[in-house]
Amino acid sequence: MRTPIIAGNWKMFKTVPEAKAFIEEVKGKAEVEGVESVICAPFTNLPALVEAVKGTSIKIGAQNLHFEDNGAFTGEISGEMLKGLGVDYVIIGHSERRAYFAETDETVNKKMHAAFRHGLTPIVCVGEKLEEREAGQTKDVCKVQTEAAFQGLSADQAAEAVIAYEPIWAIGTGKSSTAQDANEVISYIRDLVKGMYGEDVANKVRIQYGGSVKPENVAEYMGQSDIDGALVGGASLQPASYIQLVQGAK
Ligand SMILES: O=C[C@H](O)COP(=O)(O)O
Repeated sequence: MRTPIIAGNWKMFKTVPEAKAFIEEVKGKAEVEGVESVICAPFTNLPALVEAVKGTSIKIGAQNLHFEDNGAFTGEISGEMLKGLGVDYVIIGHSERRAYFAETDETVNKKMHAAFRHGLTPIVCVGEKLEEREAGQTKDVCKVQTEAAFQGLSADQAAEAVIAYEPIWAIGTGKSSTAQDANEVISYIRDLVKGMYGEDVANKVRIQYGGSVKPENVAEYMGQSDIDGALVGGASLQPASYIQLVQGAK
C-alpha cells in the first residue's frame, strides 16, 4: 500500500514571514492521516519552515540541490547542507530547471545520487513538451528521462524515490491532462521501474501527477489506480487551497 503524497512546489514565491504565516494557517488542517504533506520552498525559507513545522506531520523539501557535496560552485547548495537544516525532500529535474537552467538527464542522475547520499528523498520530475505529445512521443520521452534518472541507483533507493509525471504543457496553464491520460502514462512509468528493478520496487515507488492540479480536480486524479499524489504549483500557494488539496487526497 503506497502512502499518497501531496507536495506543494512554491517555486520562486514567498518571503520568510509569508512562509511562516502559511504554516500557522495550515497546521492541523493540511495534516491528514494516511496522506503525506510536503512543502517544497525556496532555499531562503527552509530554516524557518523546518522550525515552523516542528510538532506537525508536514515535511519540508527543497526545489534543487547541487550534485557535489561542497566545492567552488558559487551560488549552489548541496545535499549535505539541506540535510543539515532538517529538510527531508528535494525536487530534482523540474521542467523549469531543465528549460531555464540547463538541467540535463545526466545532472538529474547525479543529483539523485547526491540526494540519497545525504538521506534526502528525491521527487524527480519527468514529462513531455506539447510538441512531443502531439508527435506521439510522450512515452518515449518519459522512458529516456526515467531510465536516465535512476541509472546506478539500488533497488532500495529506487523504491524510496518519488517520481512526478508533469506534462510540460499542463504546468501553470490551467490545461490539465485528463485523469485517465495521466494514469495511463503513470502506469507506463511504473512498468519502466518494473523493467529496471522488478515488481516489488514498482509496487512501492510513488508516482505523482503534476500540472494544473487544484482542489476541484485532485480527487479525480487520486481516484486513479496508479496515481499516488500530486506535485502542485499555483494551487499550493494559498493556505485554504493547500488544505483542500491535502484533504482531497485521502
Ligand atoms: O511543480 C509543480 C508543477 O510545475 C505544476 O505547477 P502548476 O500546479 O502551477 O501547474
